[in-house]
Amino acid sequence: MDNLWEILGGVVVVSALLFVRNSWNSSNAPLPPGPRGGLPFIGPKVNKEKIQPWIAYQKLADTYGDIIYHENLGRKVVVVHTYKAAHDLLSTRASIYSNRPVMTMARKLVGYDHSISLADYGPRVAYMRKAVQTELAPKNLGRFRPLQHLEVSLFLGKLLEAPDNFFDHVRILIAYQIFSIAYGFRPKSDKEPLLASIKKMMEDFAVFAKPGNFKVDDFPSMRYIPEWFPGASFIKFGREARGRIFDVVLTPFDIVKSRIEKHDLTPSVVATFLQSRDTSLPDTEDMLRWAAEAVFAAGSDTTASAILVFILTMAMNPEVQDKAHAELDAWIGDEEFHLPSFDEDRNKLPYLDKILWEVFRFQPVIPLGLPHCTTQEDVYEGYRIPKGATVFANLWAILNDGRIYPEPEKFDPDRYNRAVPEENINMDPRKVVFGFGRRICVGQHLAEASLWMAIASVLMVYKITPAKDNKGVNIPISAAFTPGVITRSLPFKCAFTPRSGKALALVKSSYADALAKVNTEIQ
Ligand code: HEM
Repeated sequence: MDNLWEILGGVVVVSALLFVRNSWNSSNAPLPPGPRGGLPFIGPKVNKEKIQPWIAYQKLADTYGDIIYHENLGRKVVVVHTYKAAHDLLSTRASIYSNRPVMTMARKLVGYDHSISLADYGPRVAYMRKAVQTELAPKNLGRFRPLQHLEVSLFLGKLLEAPDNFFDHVRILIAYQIFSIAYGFRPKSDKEPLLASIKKMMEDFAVFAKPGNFKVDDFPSMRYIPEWFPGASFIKFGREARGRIFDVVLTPFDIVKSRIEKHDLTPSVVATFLQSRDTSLPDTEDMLRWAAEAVFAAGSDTTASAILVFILTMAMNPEVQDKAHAELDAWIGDEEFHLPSFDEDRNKLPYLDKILWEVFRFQPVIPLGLPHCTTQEDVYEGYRIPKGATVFANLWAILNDGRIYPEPEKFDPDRYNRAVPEENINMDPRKVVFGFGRRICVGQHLAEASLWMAIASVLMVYKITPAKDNKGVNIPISAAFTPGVITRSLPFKCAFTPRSGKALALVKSSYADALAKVNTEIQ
């Protein structure tokens, strides 16, 4: 009996010590340094100069250090600027750092609480993520190669027909590719109402996801205000946007369902979802509808934006293009002149891979990543990270950190040449550009495949140069980007010139074949 009391006494003392240690840690550790008060680049009304938040945060990090803290209308925000901190917090301590911040407008009013990207981490998100990751694992992507080649052939043809509209061609290339991968059928034309709903949904998303756009994000109980109440137009806006997003989630999914009932077995992410779903679980159909929506919603603007970074950097770096052309000519040569194939040619074209990595690094398309949110208080490197804090990893800052990537402003695929890379020097940017931990991008292999196919095919047949003015002088191009959550190159002009007679013939013949195929399928 005495022993029992001794043991219990010991447990109490140890628990008390642990409690004291933890509470000392939590209440006494200082917050990370940072500006106190509002920031001029947060919120649409104050960000008039369209400052890019990732660059503004980097400037603050130059003053305060790599981990900074600030508050914005009561929201606690932590931004980390090193690979180590991003990895330690978001990956190693993923059990604490994997929720998304409260975003009442987007999540509650519009309905993104059902989606993968903005919902808190839990069994529902884990299920949807696994469904998409399995479908888009490298070994399952081969079945989509023919449709990716089809869209790329159409894209090359349109670049020949109307080169000035290349921004649009890029958008359509990826929208059609990803839509067909998700649902197994191709939209009939750009005018299809479903495509218009999707486009509007993406535009809405950019508005909802931007911090500071809606008061209801700072005062969540405002969501209960009736729609007729003066100043409550945001409720109507939310309701209409909700209608659009539910339309996108329901309509194409139902089309695939009815096709499968008619034994149409065209491969698609949704078709496999439906054929292999675990019917013993409740709500699987709803989860799979939203998982399919995530493929389209998270995959199209991001990949399209990365292709524009590729075009921009090629127009600015002719010597990089020369090397890529030499590699393609040496491997594919004149006799077997063809558009490079992902499966047959990719591993023979290492310089193209380095261009792809450098595109990811030079301008990451989600420069601040998506925000994570803590579920409990934490202490890191002596700093207190509060419960409920919004945590950003500044991906742009990591990928443009001169300590990791010497001369980061230079677009230099040769930086990855070292056979055995020194630890973390010029490390593979794919370790950063897709985010971290339990919320890491679920579409990274698809993104990489789509981007590689665009890069390889365009370089095979075209030389990209700055456009010329009417006096024949190059119109200057600079790398300038929009400040949104998903950034995009500002408009620039360039020319796409077929590299040879053979290249021109290849563009024309593959375009004609692709058009014939598309027209037959539509009839
Ligand atoms: C260049 C192309 C792409 C880039 C650079 C990119 C990057 C990212 C990043 C940085 C995140 C946030 C990760 C985090 O929270 O730590 C993310 C999330 C996500 N990405 Fe991608 N992405 C790309 C393409 C795609 C594609 C093609 C898909 C199609 C399936 C996709 C689906 C998603 C989804 C569903 C999420 C949310 C994951 C979650 O919240 O759990 N992405 N992506």
